[in-house]
Amino acid sequence: MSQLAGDEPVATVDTPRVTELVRELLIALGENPDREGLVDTPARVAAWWRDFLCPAPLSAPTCFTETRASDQLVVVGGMSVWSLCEHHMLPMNLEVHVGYVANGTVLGLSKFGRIAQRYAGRLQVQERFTHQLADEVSSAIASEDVAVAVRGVHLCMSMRGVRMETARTSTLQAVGRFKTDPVLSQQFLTLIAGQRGAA
Ligand SMILES: Nc1nc2c(ncn2[C@@H]2O[C@H](COP(=O)(O)OP(=O)(O)OP(=O)(O)O)[C@@H](O)[C@H]2O)c(=O)[nH]1
Ligand SMILES: [Zn+2]
Repeated sequence: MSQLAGDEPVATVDTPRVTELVRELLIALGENPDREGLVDTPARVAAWWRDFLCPAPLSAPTCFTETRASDQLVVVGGMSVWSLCEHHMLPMNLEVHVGYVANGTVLGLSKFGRIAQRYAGRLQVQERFTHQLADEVSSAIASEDVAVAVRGVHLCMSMRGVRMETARTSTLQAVGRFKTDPVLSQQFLTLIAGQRGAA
């Protein structure tokens, strides 16, 4: 088990057992797991679960001293990660935007994506993902001034159930100055809107 700052451990996967269970699942679904096209399916599915739930460990987030980045709003947006809804075990695609106020220290840009991938690689709900990402970024930059906005497409809501294909769920976790300073909060939302427009 590996451990993230302030978070529960990431699961380990019993791949041989998952392979067996997927084979059982195929039988329960009325399929023949020994037919040509399905012979390797249980092992493939188990390998996918292992890769999805056990992402590479997160190295210490690289920060740089940048004294001229003082009181500067930095927004890394348009990041897309796949997660799995914990109620139906169906995919959700999360478009992620992270903002923070740099004050002499900046975080390596790719690290926002790596942190997002880490928290997406588990059974999730969008609200918890949004909160966890804000917490982790805040701890990486040692500052409370963080905002995370997420727009999710949930297959459990579009391909099944209520079947609303165009529904999108937006969540926003604003902490520190993003919560108390309406100008900063508005700047964040404006920059995000611009990034969405560019995509
Ligand atoms: N708040 C929240 N709800 C989610 C998320 N992902 C899925 N859900 C919801 O989880 C709920 C589960 O509801 P249930 O009534 O137990 O399950 P269900 O009968 O399959 O519900 P329907 O989806 O309405 O068919 C559904 O309303 C889903 O839309 C998420 O990330 N956040
Ligand atoms: Zn769901």
